[in-house]
This record gives sequence, C-alpha cells and structure tokens, in this order.
Amino acid sequence: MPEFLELLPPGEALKVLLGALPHRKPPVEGLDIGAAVDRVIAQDIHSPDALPPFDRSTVDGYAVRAADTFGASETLPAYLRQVGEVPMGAKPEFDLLPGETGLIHTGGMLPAGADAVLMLENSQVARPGEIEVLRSVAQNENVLHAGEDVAVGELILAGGTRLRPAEIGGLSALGITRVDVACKPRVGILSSGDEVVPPDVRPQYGQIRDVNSYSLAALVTRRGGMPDMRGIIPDQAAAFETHLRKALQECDLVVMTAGSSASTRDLTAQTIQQMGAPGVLVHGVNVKPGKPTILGVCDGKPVIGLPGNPVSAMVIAGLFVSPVIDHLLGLQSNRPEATVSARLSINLASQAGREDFVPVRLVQTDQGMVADPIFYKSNLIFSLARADGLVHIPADATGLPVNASVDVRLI
Ligand SMILES: Nc1nc2c(c(=O)[nH]1)N[C@H]1C(S)=C(S)[C@@H](COP(=O)(O)OP(=O)(O)OC[C@H]3O[C@@H](n4cnc5c(N)ncnc54)[C@H](O)[C@@H]3O)O[C@H]1N2
Ligand code: MOO
Repeated sequence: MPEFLELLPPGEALKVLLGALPHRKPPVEGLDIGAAVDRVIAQDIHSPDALPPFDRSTVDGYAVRAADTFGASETLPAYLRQVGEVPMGAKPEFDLLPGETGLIHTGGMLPAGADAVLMLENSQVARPGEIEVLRSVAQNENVLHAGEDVAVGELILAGGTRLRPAEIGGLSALGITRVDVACKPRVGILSSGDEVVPPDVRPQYGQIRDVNSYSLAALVTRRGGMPDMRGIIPDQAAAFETHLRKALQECDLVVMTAGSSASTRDLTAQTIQQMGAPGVLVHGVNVKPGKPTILGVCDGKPVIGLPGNPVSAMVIAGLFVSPVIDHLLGLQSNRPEATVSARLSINLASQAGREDFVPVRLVQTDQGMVADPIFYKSNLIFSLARADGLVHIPADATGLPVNASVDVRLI
C-alpha cells in the first residue's frame, strides 16, 4: 500500500473542504414548535411582545409601597390596611394608596401603586383587614418587571441557531407556535466491500455484517441530517461509479465507507475524481484513527470517503461529516461540544506531528473524574461502544502524562 504523499492536519483539511462548498441558504420548511427541537431556525426572530407582559410578584405575600415598610422589624412592626386580594389570571381591582396592601400570589399582577412584595413569612395578620410588616422591603424586591426578560422588537433568535428546549419554551411564551427551519439535508450513505453483508443476513466465513451504514445513519440523524442508506457496493469500479453518480444527484452530501486507503482495489478516490470538479481535495489526514480519509467536492456537492474500520469511520465522521451537516443546515452559532474534565489514569503515548483521538471510559472517584483509556483496535466497534468519550492528543504533543487534565469529548 503506497504511503500518502501529504497528510493534512484535520483542522486544515476541514477548512479546505468547507472553503470549497457553496454558501447557499438551505431550503426551509414550516414546523410547529412542538416538533422543532434541535432544528435550525432559518430567519431572525424578533419579539412581538414584552416578557413578562406585566409587573409580577415572584413570591406569595403582600403587594406594598416599599416606603411604607421602611424601618419595620419584628420588634417594631409597621401596620398596613389590606384592601383586597389579587386574583390569578386577572387584573387587580384595586390600586394601592399609602398605608395600604393587598394579598398577592406568586406570578400575580402587581396592583398600580405597589413597587415591592413582602413575603408571607415576614408578615402577620394583626386583625381582620390589617397586617403587621415584620421586615422592611426594598423597592422592586420580589418583583419581575414588564419587559425584564425580553423587550418588544428585541432579537430573540438569530437565523442559524439550533433550537433547544429553552428556546422552544421562549417561543411559546411569546405565542410563536410555528417557525421556519432549515430542511434536513439528505445524506447518502454508501458502504462498500465484497466481504460486507446486511445485518439481517447470517455471514458466511470471510463475510462480516455492515456496521458503518447503521452507525453513520445514527450519527447523521443525531446531528440533524436525513440519512439515506443506499446499500453495500461491491468492489468494482463500475458499481462505484453508478452508485456515487446517483447518490450525488439525489443527496446533499454523500458519505462512502471503505475503499479509502491507497491500495489498487481502493476505488473511492478515483471514483470521486471522475464525478465533477474539483473532485478530491484531501486524501490522507494526519490523525489516528482515520488516516486514509478522503474529502472531495463534485460540482458543489460534498463527498466524504471514510476509512472502512468502524471505529475510524465514527471518529472521522465526527470530525468531518458533522461539520458539513452543520454547514448545509446554515448553522451559525456553534456551541461548544459537550465535554467532561477529567484526569488521565495512565500515560498515553502518541506520535509527534499526528493528532490522536483515544476512546476513554469515565470513572467518578473520590479524587474526581478519571479518564481511563481503552486499548482499542479500530476494527472493533465495541471498543468504541464501551467508551464514554474521546481524548484529543494535539499534534505538538508526544503523548499525555498520567494525571494530565483532559477534556473528554462525549460521544
Ligand atoms: N498495508 C497497509 N494496510 C492498511 C493500512 C496501511 O497504512 N498500510 N491502513 C489501515 C488503516 S489505518 C485503515 S483505516 C484501513 C483503511 O481501509 P479502507 O478504508 O480502504 O477500507 P477496507 O480496507 O475496505 O476496510 C477496512 C476494514 O473495515 C472493514 N469494513 C469495511 N466496511 C465495513 C462496514 N460497512 N462495516 C463493518 N466493517 C467494515 C473491512 O472488512 C476491513 O476489515 O486500511 C488498513 N490497512
Ligand atoms: O487509520 Mo485506520 O482508520 O487507524 O484504522
């Protein structure tokens, strides 16, 4: 197997790929907010209303004019005349004049004239219609002001933001029940290899069941794409060409697995090269696992050739397939990946100049979280299934020492 001539660091390889993709706005579909979690909003959304819409109490207690309570204490209470009770879900039917108070519940609307709420615990009924104030309250204490959360017209969601449960709740609070989101990009998945059979077939000796189509489809779904499993291609140039050409017509991104290294029977790169300009942009990335990775663009459509080994395919899909899906969705605000800080349980060696991703198990100990590396082989999918996440060893390090503090990227 010939050596690759030039291995790009993964970060640079990704820049080359993204830089060669057109910057098109994704097609848009309208959705009810109940079905929109994890989708990417297509346009800026400005608030039609203020939130909260009116001044509200944050506690159960008495609406007061703060000045009426100044100096009050348990030994020297102030006395206020109770003039009413604020109904939930309706406007108070009274205004507060000096020396007056009204019973109010958490979330109730402050009556005009009130500027604070005394907590129930700091009050006492002196006699019917009169309460004792056992503590002074400051102006605005226990009050939410109209517009404190969101002002009318404020930008609440920028186009390109992925909707999380909190944003869905915010939209609901504003009465926005339908949103325009980016359509899920269709991601064609082509596995290859004469030895690979579908999972519902009992393999003969020499055959193995397809792992990559399913693990990749799951990764694509989780990232917000629409996986399109297009079967297993035999190791023949004509079959590669037919399948890739059709996949490029029907999909927004095509991911191929296996056939990515440099041996004569490895057909992925030569097929991509024939499918449109500019063709193969990167063949070989300085990373372990996953060196024989291919990145290409054919007439505006991205094509990614992943190594056949299932662990490598997953790690590399995380580095390249996921960001391309983000690009196709028009994702703008890239939130950091979920990581857990931990200390390494052992020394980890690595080759200088190459980036490594090592599967680790996370163990909670009395001394904190420990990352325990798994001695994996990139063909063994359960060496990844047993892991909680990956530790990244940068290119300039020759490894990481025991007890090094690491950020484990959850998988
Ligand atoms: N002489 C050398 N041989 C290899 C090298 C090397 O540098 N010199 N690199 C190794 C590395 S690292 C990788 S990764 C693989 C890359 O191989 P390919 O991407 O060309 O893929 P294949 O050779 O077809 O398959 C590799 C391995 O994965 C299995 N496989 C393939 N597809 C699937 C699937 N859908 N589900 C489950 N398993 C799959 C396949 O049977 C092979 O065992 O090359 C190494 N060799
Ligand atoms: O680079 Mo291979 O992908 O290590 O198994």
